[in-house]
Amino acid sequence: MLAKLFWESPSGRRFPGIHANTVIWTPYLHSVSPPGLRSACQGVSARRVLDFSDPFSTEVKPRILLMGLRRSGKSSIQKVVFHKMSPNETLFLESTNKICREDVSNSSFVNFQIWDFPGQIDFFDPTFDYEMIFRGTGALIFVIDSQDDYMEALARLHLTVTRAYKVNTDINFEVFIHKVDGLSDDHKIETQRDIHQRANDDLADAGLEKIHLSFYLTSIYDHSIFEAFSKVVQKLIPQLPTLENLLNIFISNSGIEKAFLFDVVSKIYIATDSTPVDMQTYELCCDMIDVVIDISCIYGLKEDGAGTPYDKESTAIIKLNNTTVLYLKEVTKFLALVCFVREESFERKGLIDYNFHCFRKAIHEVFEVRMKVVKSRKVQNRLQKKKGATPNGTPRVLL
Ligand SMILES: Nc1nc2c(ncn2[C@@H]2O[C@H](COP(=O)(O)OP(=O)(O)OP(=O)(O)O)[C@@H](O)[C@H]2O)c(=O)[nH]1
Repeated sequence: MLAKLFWESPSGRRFPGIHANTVIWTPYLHSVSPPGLRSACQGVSARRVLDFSDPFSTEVKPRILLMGLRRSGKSSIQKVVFHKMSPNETLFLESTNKICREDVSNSSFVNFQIWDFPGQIDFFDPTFDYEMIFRGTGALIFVIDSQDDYMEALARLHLTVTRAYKVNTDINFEVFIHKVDGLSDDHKIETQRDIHQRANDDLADAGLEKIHLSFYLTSIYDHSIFEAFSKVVQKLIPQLPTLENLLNIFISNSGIEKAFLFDVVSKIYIATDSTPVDMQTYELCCDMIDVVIDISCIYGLKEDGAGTPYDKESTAIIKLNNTTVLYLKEVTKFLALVCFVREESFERKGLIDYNFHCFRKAIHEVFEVRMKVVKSRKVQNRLQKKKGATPNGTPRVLL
């Protein structure tokens, strides 16, 4: 069926050239039912209705650590990105007093563990086995509150990074200069420059210039936190070059301007083509996913609430008034492709759909390779366990 709707950005933001009355066509919505609408609206966030099970949940998951001083915003980041908590609700979060471990796999394609550390953690406490923690870590995110005096945070960053590096040289060190919503544009740049300079000077003084720190300006009040998390996760995906290559081939043969491969639940993009990413484009894609899932939850589920809001037939076309078309299509049960196409190129939709079909097939082949790797790794681990050895090495996110 063809549902015609007036669109308003869920985040309430306005984009140049795009108005709130943009028309969306979502041709493959399932049955429209008022009872479905009622059940989806009864206090349950539509997105939480999503239920994806992960066939690979038993495999070793790479660890992403969230560290930083108290009240820097660690738990808020985790709640906003992975639990769809609204940023304002984070005001009521209580301070974390023990390490909180969470598997991000049963509700999302992106498959890893997040460890949220209490701000007051003491590396010198003998009961804190930091070697065990850092050994299996893929990425360490250090959160710095940019609205506060960050000298103490920088000292803690230095201590954390040097300790972690001694144990595991493969860790990716990611610094989130957080809460930048409270800073002016000039102040943001100046703060980033200052933190970058001081953190690297401290490492150089300790003779550790080889440690690479990546810096991101983040806030839970806009999409910057999702974008930063996307980049952190992408570094842990070994198949990233293959995915980028496939996206490049797909867009260049289909007249598409830009394409993202999104994890639908977390709205982390796991790959994009090699053209530069512009924040507004990314925000529009996130909003499109929200719109599609929300509408599908309200109108797409059966009367008894059965069914899933995102499946093989999920697809949406949003025509903007700046001659651009947003096109979303299901790739796997966790992933969606979101493309930006010029209106004149979209006239050749048949060609785009055919190329998409080939692209989707290639992505599924990448998954098959993954499944084989997971299976052989399981056999290897079982053999190693029988011999009494433990598997080692830094695990990576597997596709
Ligand atoms: N302005 C602004 N406030 C934020 C942001 N992120 C988090 N906060 C606020 O910062 C405060 C502390 O956030 P938490 O997530 O509890 O901080 P934490 O680092 O987990 O704190 P501990 O558990 O004590 O280590 C809360 O009031 C949040 O609402 C942000 O991006 N911008």
